[in-house]
Amino acid sequence: MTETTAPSAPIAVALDARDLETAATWASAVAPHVSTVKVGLELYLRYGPDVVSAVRGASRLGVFLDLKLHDIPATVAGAARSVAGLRPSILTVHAGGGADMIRAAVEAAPETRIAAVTVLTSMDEDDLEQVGLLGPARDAVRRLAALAVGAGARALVCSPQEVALLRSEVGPDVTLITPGVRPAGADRGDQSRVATPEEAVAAGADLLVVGRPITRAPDPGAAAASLAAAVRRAGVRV
Ligand SMILES: O=C(O)c1cc(=O)[nH]c(=O)n1[C@@H]1O[C@H](COP(=O)(O)O)[C@@H](O)[C@H]1O
Repeated sequence: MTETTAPSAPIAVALDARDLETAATWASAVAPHVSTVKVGLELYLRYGPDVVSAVRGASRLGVFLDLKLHDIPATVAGAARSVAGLRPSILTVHAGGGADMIRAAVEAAPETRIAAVTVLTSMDEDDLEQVGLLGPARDAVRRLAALAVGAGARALVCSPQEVALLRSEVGPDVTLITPGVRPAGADRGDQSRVATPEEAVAAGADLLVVGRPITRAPDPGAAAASLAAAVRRAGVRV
């Protein structure tokens, strides 16, 4: 079986593009190889809900809507309700908004998988200390994960370095999503808590979020194919 005909791998490609045309080109190039495309704040704030149908049309894939909602419960409930009709496969909220806020999102969009972002993968221990969180990142991740699952979240976002720990704590039914994925030797950029795709898979991640290693590659389609093959070789169920 060649890479181009192999089944898609559980990778969400972060379409962090300046314009819709670029995002649609990337979406269509990666579509044969991955399961999901991710729309984040850059595209959504520029184009609004139309961007979701545009990248869905270009890729025919599920759209992960990464808006990282973080506000009082009533406001987050309203925001989740506002985007539920776009039928995203996943919608992110910040776990740090607290249990009532997470529950409000879950209840407002019952058909949407709400993913709670624990501690951003760009943050290291010094960053955490600056915002008043003392100790290793994994302690904060663990605490926020327990809070989010208790509030009804069925998915969590964490770094690959915390996946194994969370899996042992939340069991097999919660979807564990990991950004901070960097193939060996790739530029980390602004990411701190990183691991390779193979390590993320071995740790038990369900969905790997990968942006620049694919989208900034000379050939995003070929980069997605190669990453998908690495993920499959590492043993993920496809
Ligand atoms: O929620 C996310 O997707 C997310 C959470 C997190 O802790 N870290 C993180 O990098 N992300 C997103 O994952 C993507 C990572 O992109 P790259 O660093 O280019 O691979 C970006 O779109 C981020 O917004």
